[in-house]
Amino acid sequence: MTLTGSRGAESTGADIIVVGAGLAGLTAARTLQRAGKTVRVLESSQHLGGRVWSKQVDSYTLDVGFIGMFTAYPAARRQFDYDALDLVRLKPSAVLRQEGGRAELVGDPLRDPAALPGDLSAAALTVKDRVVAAKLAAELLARPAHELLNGPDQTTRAYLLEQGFSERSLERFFTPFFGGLVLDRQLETSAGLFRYYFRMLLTGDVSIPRAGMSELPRQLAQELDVTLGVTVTDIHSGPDGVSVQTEAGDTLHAAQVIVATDPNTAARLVGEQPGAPRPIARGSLGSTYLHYAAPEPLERQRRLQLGALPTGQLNQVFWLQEEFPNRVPVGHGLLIVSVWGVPEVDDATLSAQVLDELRPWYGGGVEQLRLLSVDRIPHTQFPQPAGYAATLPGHTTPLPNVFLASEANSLSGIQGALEGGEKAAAAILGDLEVLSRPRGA
Ligand SMILES: Cc1cc2nc3c(=O)[nH]c(=O)nc-3n(C[C@H](O)[C@H](O)[C@H](O)COP(=O)(O)OP(=O)(O)OC[C@H]3O[C@@H](n4cnc5c(N)ncnc54)[C@H](O)[C@@H]3O)c2cc1C
Repeated sequence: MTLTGSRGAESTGADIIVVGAGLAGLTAARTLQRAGKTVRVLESSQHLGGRVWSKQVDSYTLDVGFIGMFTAYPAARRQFDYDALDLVRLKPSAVLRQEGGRAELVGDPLRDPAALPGDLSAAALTVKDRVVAAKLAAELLARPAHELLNGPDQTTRAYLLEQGFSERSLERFFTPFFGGLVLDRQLETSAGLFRYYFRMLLTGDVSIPRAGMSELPRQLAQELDVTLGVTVTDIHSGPDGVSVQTEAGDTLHAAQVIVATDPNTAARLVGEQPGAPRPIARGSLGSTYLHYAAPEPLERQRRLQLGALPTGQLNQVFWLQEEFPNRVPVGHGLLIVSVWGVPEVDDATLSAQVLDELRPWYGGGVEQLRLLSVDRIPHTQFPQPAGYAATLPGHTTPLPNVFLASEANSLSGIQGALEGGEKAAAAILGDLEVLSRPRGA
């Protein structure tokens, strides 16, 4: 990989310029380069990976926000060498934190038998809920994942009630479990997406590369020409190709350009007009992540913990410890806490609120937690309400020879970004087989 951080020249010598070095842009660039094209990637920030990156604070490596990646994502299986990523797999179960910090273990009893006794006593699910869940799991496993994602849609809330789940399970289990994933506490998100993610969890694991999430973009970017610190401000398309203007005042030319920024920036760069029937602009759902160092972990389980209180601020909580020796000093613990939304309070106030919520979980142990970082991420994902899929844009844009590689082409997440990159490259290469692959496959 060539990584440069300087001003670009007048002409790039590249066939294709890719704007944005997130997972979508890197996937598109690698696919095209492997097909023999000369590709140059321009990235505004000083790091690879866009929303998937890790930073160093003291002797800790923090994933800026991330908890993990689903190993069952079909596009991740195609794009990543899992062995080289050295994935640490989380247990296929989770701890729901109810009133007073009470922990209820729920999970897949076949794949995490240790969770079974806890699971059977978890009050978030009634006996009927468990029967309905087992039946639903069997049904979802019988069909290919992408079929579950596509087709007629309704809200997840309506779908779950229709299946026969109790209101209590919606509030105390499905909201923290699925709502937490898609940043939607009302469960208004597409039921297709719920079915898809549920199946991902039934057939794979949530995993984290041992060295941190930035291993994902690093693997994609090997051998690519990526220039960091270049912000593209304008794109013009004409009979001689496409020109790209940068904030530093350079103009770069290429035959084709792929825009692989977040959807809202992409819409602006390609000059999308308000009211477009299949808009690239998708809006934003934000989240906030706090990292704490601890002299020793206050919890020793490789399970995700979910804040189940409807009025609580905590979404997902996870401890990183000895499985991540390069990220956490020996014997110490690194606590990742995600908070719903982007609260408008200063860091100290937010951290005090988080510690107050953690106190019933860990008692006086919270006094040992030292705040390392607060990251507010206004665009974590875009909203995906029932029926959203019918409005998704394709890979062409209002500008000739300018293509879109984005999660906005499919679904908001790693699968969507990788798929967006694969198909934008396929659109340029005329690869009809990849282009006709169903969304989510
Ligand atoms: C905190 C957090 C948690 C998440 N959790 C999960 C999860 O558990 N599972 C999951 O599947 N997904 C998750 N996601 C979503 C997932 O990270 C994204 O869907 C995916 O990474 C999007 O990749 P992308 O390449 O499409 O966009 P981005 O990652 O946004 O990349 C776009 C790139 O374009 C660059 N750029 C923007 N404007 C310009 C410009 N004008 N000029 C040049 N470069 C520009 C940006 O700097 C960025 O590097 C999470 C996201 C966040 C933030």
